[in-house]
Amino acid sequence: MGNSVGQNSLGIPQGKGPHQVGCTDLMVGHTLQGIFFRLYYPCQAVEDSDEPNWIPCREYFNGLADFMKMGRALSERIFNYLFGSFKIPAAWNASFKADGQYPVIIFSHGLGAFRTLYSAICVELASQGFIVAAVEHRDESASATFYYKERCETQKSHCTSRKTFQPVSDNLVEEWMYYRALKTDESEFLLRNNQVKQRADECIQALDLLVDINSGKSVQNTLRSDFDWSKLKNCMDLCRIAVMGHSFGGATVIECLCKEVRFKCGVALDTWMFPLDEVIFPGVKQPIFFINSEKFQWAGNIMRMKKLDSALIPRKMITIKGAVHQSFPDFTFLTGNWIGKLLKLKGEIDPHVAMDLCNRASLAFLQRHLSLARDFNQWDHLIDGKDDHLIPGTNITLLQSSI
Ligand SMILES: CCN(CC)CCN(C[C@]12C[C@](c3ccc(C(F)(F)F)cc3)(C1)C2)C(=O)Cn1c(SCc2ccc(F)cc2)nc(=O)c2c1C=CC2
Repeated sequence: MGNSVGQNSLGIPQGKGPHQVGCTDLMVGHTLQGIFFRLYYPCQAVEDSDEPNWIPCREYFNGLADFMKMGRALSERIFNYLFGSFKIPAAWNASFKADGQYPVIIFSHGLGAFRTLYSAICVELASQGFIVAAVEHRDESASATFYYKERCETQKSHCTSRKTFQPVSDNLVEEWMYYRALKTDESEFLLRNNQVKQRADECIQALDLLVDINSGKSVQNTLRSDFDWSKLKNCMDLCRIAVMGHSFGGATVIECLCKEVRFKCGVALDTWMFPLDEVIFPGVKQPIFFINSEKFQWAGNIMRMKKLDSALIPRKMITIKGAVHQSFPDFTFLTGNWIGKLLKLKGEIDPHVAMDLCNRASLAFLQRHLSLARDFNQWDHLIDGKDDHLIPGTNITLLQSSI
């Protein structure tokens, strides 16, 4: 389960909770209208577990290159060299540990990201006894995502292209959707607002699918896998469901809370508020926890978060000192300090310290608003920003800008 040669070994940190973590992929509906997520869950103890690659296949590197406006050929080699061998510290397709009912979290990735890039957060939550579904959005905001088309009769039956995952049936052909940049004459708000609405719908679809699985419905996984989904029957606590996300995924949290009352609370990491239409804010009735980095925020963004402040509904905000926008995705653990700081993948704060604060504060907030019977309340002080590395609320002074 991963090798830590010393403090400074690179790699995504293991979960710190009592449960061993498994992960598996589920795609139901093979088209773009289907749902696709990576599930992180408490699994039965396994010996030498097979850990999945952090980047599932090279098309994701191509998508990252597009997103970063770099050429594909060179950057695929650079990304592969830098990140190609990292694993997710979880047991691939390990048997689910049916041991009571677990609370559920739906996780939404940021612009240009995809379902595996927040594994440090998802693995930690699963190790602490959550079932976490990290959706892969098909709104063209992901660096890359794949789906399938039915092979029409005329197409050759032999398939030459390498396949990422074996589809469940041979008449399905793998297709890729890559990140779509804003067009010059296009309204960014219209694009991002339409995307955040689709993203919320996809999170709700994922929740509906988990509800079906919990009721024992059989699962038609488009991806060939021997994972036994029937073990999850009656193992999800459907009164304890939260939604979580980073940046664009943080905006997706707000949109989800407004649309779906089954989400009892939201944890929004370094939220990008721009895609949201403020008209929905009064419709959001659930508790929200804004966990921000010191470097990503600006007055206009914070002011929009403040519009969600409420005397009646718990709305909390903390800022992690020395953290940057990339302190939340996994990249922050995967390069040395020098490159990390150069590429703004690391801030001044140690990435492990920042991630521990974010995860512990989130767990305390989730315990409080999902009424969990765990010991996460030991970190309640973090919700109020009581730590040397935290600021209660924000470091942005809002008086500067009257606009
Ligand atoms: C010039 C490109 N321009 C695109 C609009 C801005 C690109 N950008 C800053 C980046 C992502 C960065 C990054 C990644 C990965 C390496 C690598 F080298 F490690 F691979 C390096 C450098 C480049 C830091 C962001 O978009 C920031 N951001 C993000 S970053 C989410 C993400 C994406 C890809 C990842 F691999 C990991 C995390 N999610 C959001 O929801 C929002 C924003 C901004 C507003 C809303």
